[in-house]
Amino acid sequence: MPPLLSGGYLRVVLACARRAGLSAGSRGSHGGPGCVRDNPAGSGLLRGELDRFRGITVRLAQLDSLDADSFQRGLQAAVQQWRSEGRIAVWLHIPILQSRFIAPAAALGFRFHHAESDSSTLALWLGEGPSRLPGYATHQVGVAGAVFDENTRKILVVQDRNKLKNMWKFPGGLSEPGEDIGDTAVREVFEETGIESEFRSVLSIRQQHAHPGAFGKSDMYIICRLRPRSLTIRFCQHECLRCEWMALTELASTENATPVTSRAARLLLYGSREGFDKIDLTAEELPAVYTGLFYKLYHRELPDRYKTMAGLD
Ligand SMILES: NC(=O)C1=CN([C@@H]2O[C@H](COP(=O)(O)OP(=O)(O)OC[C@H]3O[C@@H](n4cnc5c(N)ncnc54)[C@H](O)[C@@H]3O)[C@@H](O)[C@H]2O)C=CC1
Ligand SMILES: [Mg+2]
Repeated sequence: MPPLLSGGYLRVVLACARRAGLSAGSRGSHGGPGCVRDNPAGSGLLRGELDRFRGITVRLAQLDSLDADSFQRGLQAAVQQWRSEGRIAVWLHIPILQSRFIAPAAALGFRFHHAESDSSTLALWLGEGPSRLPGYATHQVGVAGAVFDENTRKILVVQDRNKLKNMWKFPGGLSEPGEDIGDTAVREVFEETGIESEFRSVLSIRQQHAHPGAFGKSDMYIICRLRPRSLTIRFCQHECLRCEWMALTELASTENATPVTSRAARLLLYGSREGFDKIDLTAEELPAVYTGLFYKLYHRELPDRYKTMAGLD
């Protein structure tokens, strides 16, 4: 029997679990000194962190000498322990180089929850009834920039090189993780057309499910109104076939534009004639209450007296 499979090892796992780490406390309380002294190789194996929903998170350490069978037996014992302690779920983070532990975990009922470039996360629901664990990413976010020059009343449009049918659309692309919508629009417009611009507002949001370009996930496509800061086009030959400044009235009436582009062009025409405040969702940064972070809130302009509620009932 491999050393880590010994009764001693299992006792260590369970003792560690009882002592703090796996059964209850915060990360700092995991595994007393006894765990490390008794079994250096296995001591970090199933260290758990309890979350506010009574789930356990385990991040597998480097386990070069541990084979898959031993791991499965250790995990089974730990799961039994967590179940008896009333834990509702186990989240198992497996570094890509430890992927040999995925199959043994799956044999115990774990399923993929998500994967990033160098790790996968498996989950096992231990609670009553069907799993209430939230899914992972459900949408991709694409952002386009409708760059409208109020002096010439022209708008910046491109035709995509990689499409079978070439229709006019706004330059744009996928948002990077952590990137604000307006910043994506400005960046993508610059990368695809060479035009510099500034964010003014969000004009429309399209939600489409089972999107082929989103690996079958849902797609949010957000069109922003931008103001140009330069006018000389130097378009990206890889992505665009054509790029030009087109009269807004022409884009609003041509049949050679995608439906969402036509609709946004008509919105812009309406806004440019009757006031952009009629169509703009503007952005404001506000503090998040619980996390101490900041977020952007997009909505129609709210008159100051309603923002402060001064003198209003
Ligand atoms: N209705 C409309 O007018 C249109 C809306 N969209 C929306 O725009 C967003 C995406 O914008 P894009 O300009 O497509 O993205 P993007 O500008 O971020 O990237 C497009 C480029 O990524 C590369 N690429 C994408 N998929 C690839 C793959 N599977 N293999 C290899 N290379 C690949 C290609 O070089 C491609 O030219 C989505 O939200 C989409 O729904 C895109 C086209 C038209
Ligand atoms: Mg693009």
